[in-house]
Amino acid sequence: MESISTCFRVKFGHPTKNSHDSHRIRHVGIVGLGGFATKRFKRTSCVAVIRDREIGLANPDWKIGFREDFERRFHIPHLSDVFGDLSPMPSTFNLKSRRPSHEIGNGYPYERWNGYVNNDDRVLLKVIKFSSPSSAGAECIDPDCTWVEQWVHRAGPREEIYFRPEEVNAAIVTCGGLCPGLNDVIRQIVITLEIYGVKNIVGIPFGYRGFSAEKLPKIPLSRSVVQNIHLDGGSLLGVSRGGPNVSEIVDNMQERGIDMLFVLGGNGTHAGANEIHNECWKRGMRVAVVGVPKTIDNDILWMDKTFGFDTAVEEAQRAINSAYIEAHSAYNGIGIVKLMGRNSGFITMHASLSSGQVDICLIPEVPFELHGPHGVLRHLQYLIEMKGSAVVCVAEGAGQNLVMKTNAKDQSGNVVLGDIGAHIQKETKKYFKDIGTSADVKYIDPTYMIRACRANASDGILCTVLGQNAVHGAFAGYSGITVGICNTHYVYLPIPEVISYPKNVDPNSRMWHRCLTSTGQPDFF
Ligand SMILES: Nc1ncnc2c1ncn2[C@@H]1O[C@H](COP(=O)(O)OP(=O)(O)O)[C@@H](O)[C@H]1O
Ligand SMILES: O=P(O)(O)OC[C@H]1O[C@](O)(COP(=O)(O)O)[C@@H](O)[C@@H]1O
Ligand SMILES: [Mg+2]
Repeated sequence: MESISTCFRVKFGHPTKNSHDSHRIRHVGIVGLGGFATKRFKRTSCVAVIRDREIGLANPDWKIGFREDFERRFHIPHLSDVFGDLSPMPSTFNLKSRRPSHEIGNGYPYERWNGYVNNDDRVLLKVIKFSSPSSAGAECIDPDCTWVEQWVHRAGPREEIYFRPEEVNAAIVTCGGLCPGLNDVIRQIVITLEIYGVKNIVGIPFGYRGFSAEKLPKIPLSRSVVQNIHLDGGSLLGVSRGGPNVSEIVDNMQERGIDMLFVLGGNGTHAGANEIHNECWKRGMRVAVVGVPKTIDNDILWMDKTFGFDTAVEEAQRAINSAYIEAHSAYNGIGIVKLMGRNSGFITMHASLSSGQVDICLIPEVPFELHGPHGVLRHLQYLIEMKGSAVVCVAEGAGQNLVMKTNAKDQSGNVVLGDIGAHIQKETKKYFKDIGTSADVKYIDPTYMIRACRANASDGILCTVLGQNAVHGAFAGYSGITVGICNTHYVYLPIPEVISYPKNVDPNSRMWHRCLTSTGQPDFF
């Protein structure tokens, strides 16, 4: 084991949207650690603090303690943790005897085939060994960047299952905003459930609202109902924000006898799903609650990406290209495109990188000024002078300190943002008027066009695997978990870990650096 030879006092900082100071720290050369995607990573004396977790580095066995803590955190709750009298049965999911489900009946396949995933299989969460905290995007626990393996559970069908398929009442619910691929996931969940032999599958209409006392009619689901739904965007079940509280939801589940619940949604939805899981088990209900992360913003921790994100980036190309054509064809043309991203700039960064037509990319994680010698507007003037046109791509959550706060919240409690795109358009027009240069400024907001569409091929595959794995996880007896792709492998993660904080673009990451290289933009302050 590597020993910690030095215990010095140093503060590691990350640029945050509120902190110009921490940004400056990076620029004067004090290393920033992207430790666990934290916004602020602080190490004082011999204690590393990652978020609210303290690691006593002076203890030579800190690595063992860290691993044990990690294993505890990433343990995935299993029905047998709480219900001691459960006995599993051989899985009805068997690739060698794929007979039509109506033929399976109550007789389980005799043939055991090893197409299953072992409960002890694990996937490495981190795959880079950083040699120094000063490496771009470094995620180190201590100043020596000591290598500590972090394993998470591999997803997939298990040899033993904890539900009798013919007795299962499965439900699917889609919450939050729309996202390309919702129908693909619904479809795969239904198809896979049927392959296990499940007969009773329903869709809950309009997100968690479908569990309210209003009694919106449930939607019966089967292979024939879902066969072609992936050809359309949106959600067959409908979505919503807000809705009943957890206790009402669980009352409703109890009334309907639901014992498998598949919840498709983002951070908020998963917070709800975890509470539902806890409440069900508290009431002694042997229920599996499994999430499938749905966030077009790609802001869920630990995952390579979430479904719908690729499609959104692809759709955004059309808007950026239109902005480019408008700008390029006008005298002193400036095109501004606003893309989704409440708190994270992934769509904007990836869309900018992908298009190669963006001169200025603005995201919530990197503060900027519009005015002043280093502001965005001065750079726009330079671009117009140099090449006669420019394209700005801005995330909706960027520069919120520059716009009027609305103080409004949506029904889920999410802050309603000010329109940074319109603000930049207005300020740009004014700036060029003031300096006596005519500029033709066009603003495009394709927000709902990039999410109200069907999933592209790559998202289609991701949705397929996630949907199938959600069902395998439920049958394996896990609950309070979600499925994800991690370093190209599919995993089960405990919900509290994936929602402990939102994932953001790390301004010290190679991807952001690549974006800056591509746009050629300077720092805007
Ligand atoms: N902290 C929370 N606890 C329980 N339920 C929540 C929480 N936050 C949001 N929800 C519920 O989850 C659903 C979706 O939340 P929302 O924030 O709109 O979308 P997303 O899940 O995509 O983040 C809503 O019905 C909302 O009421
Ligand atoms: O107008 P709506 O339906 O509230 O949706 C807009 C929001 O949806 C988002 O795409 C994220 O929503 P989700 O978390 O539900 O995926 C944000 O980027 C955007 O602010
Ligand atoms: Mg949310």
